[in-house]
Amino acid sequence: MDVRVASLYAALVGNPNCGKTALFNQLTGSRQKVANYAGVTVERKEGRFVTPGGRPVRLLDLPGAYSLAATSPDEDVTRDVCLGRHRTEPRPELLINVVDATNLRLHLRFVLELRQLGLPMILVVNMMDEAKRRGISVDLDGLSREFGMPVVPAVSVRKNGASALLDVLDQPPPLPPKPLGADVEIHAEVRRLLAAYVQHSKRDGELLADRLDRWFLHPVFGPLILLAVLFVMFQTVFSWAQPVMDLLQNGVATLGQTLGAALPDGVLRSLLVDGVIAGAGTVITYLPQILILFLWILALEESGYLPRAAFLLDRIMATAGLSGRSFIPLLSSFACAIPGIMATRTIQNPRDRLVTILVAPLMTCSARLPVYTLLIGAFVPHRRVWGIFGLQGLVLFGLYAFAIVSGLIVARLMTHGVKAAEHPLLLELPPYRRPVLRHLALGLWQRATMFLSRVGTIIVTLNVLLWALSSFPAPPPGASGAAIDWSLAGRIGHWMMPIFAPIGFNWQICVSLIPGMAAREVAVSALATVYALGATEDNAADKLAPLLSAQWSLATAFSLLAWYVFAPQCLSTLAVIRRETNSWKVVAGTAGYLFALAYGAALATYQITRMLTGG
Ligand SMILES: Nc1nc2c(ncn2[C@@H]2O[C@H](COP(=O)(O)OP(=O)(O)OP(=O)(O)O)[C@@H](O)[C@H]2O)c(=O)[nH]1
Ligand SMILES: [Mg+2]
Repeated sequence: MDVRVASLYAALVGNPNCGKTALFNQLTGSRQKVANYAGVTVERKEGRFVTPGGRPVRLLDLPGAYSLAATSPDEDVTRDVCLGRHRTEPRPELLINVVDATNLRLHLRFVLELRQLGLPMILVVNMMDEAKRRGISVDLDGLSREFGMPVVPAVSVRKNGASALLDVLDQPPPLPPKPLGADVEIHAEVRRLLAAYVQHSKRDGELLADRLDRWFLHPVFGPLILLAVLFVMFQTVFSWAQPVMDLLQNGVATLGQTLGAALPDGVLRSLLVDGVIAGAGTVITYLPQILILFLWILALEESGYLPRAAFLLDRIMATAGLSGRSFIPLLSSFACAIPGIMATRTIQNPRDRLVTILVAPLMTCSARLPVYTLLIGAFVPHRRVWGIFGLQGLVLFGLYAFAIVSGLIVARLMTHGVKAAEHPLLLELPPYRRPVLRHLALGLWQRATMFLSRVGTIIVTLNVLLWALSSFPAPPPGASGAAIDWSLAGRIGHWMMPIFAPIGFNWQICVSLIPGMAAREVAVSALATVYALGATEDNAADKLAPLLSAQWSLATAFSLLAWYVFAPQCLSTLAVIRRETNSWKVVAGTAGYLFALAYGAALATYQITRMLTGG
């Protein structure tokens, strides 16, 4: 007999970072739909699953909220859904309230608030692994009796870590919890609950965190440690990556030579060798550096150090007229401005949000890394400074620092005269955790596949296009000089020269700027293609770096670096700005000010370097 059970509509609610999404992923696996809530750019995640007992469940992953007194668009959504006031969302039949067992002092406040709603509730005490490690024990049965609702333990990141919740879902739906007496004060109630149901048996974990925080958050040592960490990070980007990069470079060169030798001279050979392999192959060699940078970022995030960095930088952000809330979006922009700009949705103050969006493209996204490292590799000697630091890593560090300082200055100018309205960041410092190797590996794997699929699609396409532009029209019979001089790209490059000559760019650079608009790293492969086609000898692309160092002046290289610190080169970023702000004016303003900054910085760099080097 086919017994159909009515499907249950449940929502996950809880403070930010308590593990809702981890639990959501654990329960629903890949059966998820991600979209935006109508009218606002808050992500809506819904998924389905069937309990072991056969009950189908529709599950909504609500944005994290500290309370029902919403202060951001995310929290608005959570409040409206919980209260049954949302325009498009029906009221859930069941609230699955997730709390972090290691942070009940904060999270219980929200539980008490939700308990007053009169909706059936299940309390999931998550992160029990962490609690156990830190000697925190929670009397779940006691809490369950106290609240009059099921209370279950969970470890959302572990396989079967939600089995207790699934068991409860298989039972008849719970009744709404007992409401709190009207005269009860929430803080006093939380203190009472903690005293009655939560025990700390050993305080080692917290002592360790306290001891670490004393150093990491110290007003003097804290920033110094942060600086040192960033410093080492950029040093390793060069030193660790080199062996693998050499291998990849040799591989690409061998592939080019083999193909070049196997194919007859002609258009096909040129397309494959000069267009695809010289272009995409050159970009691929930067994969190790990008992965090392991400390994650091992932490890720092997982370990719990990054929020401390945000805390340290809150004051610096304030000098720029922004609050600590802008830190995470700006930090994400170091990976790519697109997620960074999307992360500004958590900033409630419209002015702060706009300014954060405007300066996000100044943060050094990873697509700039290939350009930086190509030029640094070609022009900055591989030398030690003071015996321990590599000069190349130092320059890279300097470029990042330059971008950050510029971003702060720009933000300061934009917020000038406007009084800050955003209240200071209430940062919840997570415990320190040892990074899990599996998570790091997964994160790196995602980065690597993203990068490679970019290389395989957009970068190859653009390079083939550029190759075509640079190869046709072919020179007339009997013409002298390189063929590329006759081509459309060559002509466009020469045509752009009057604008870019004052900042030291040659026509090859001008040509590479065009496909670089679609994706910054294409500038590198574009240079490889342009030089490969323009070269008289074969395999010019294998040695792009030495070729550049022979042909460009130091002033030109530095000028291009300065240009890339600011240039509004990636169209996708502009598209996201348009989507998030709904305004072409903001897009035009962003592109305009970035272009002006880039040009100004490149001009100053070029002229000053020329004066100093006498070139
Ligand atoms: N050790 C441990 N870590 C967990 C557990 N559940 C989640 N985490 C980690 O906690 C962090 C936050 O988890 P998320 O699922 O993103 O939290 P969230 O509640 O969805 O956060 P917001 O969407 O920002 O509100 C992630 O790094 C998870 O891997 C758990 O049970 N144990
Ligand atoms: Mg989440």
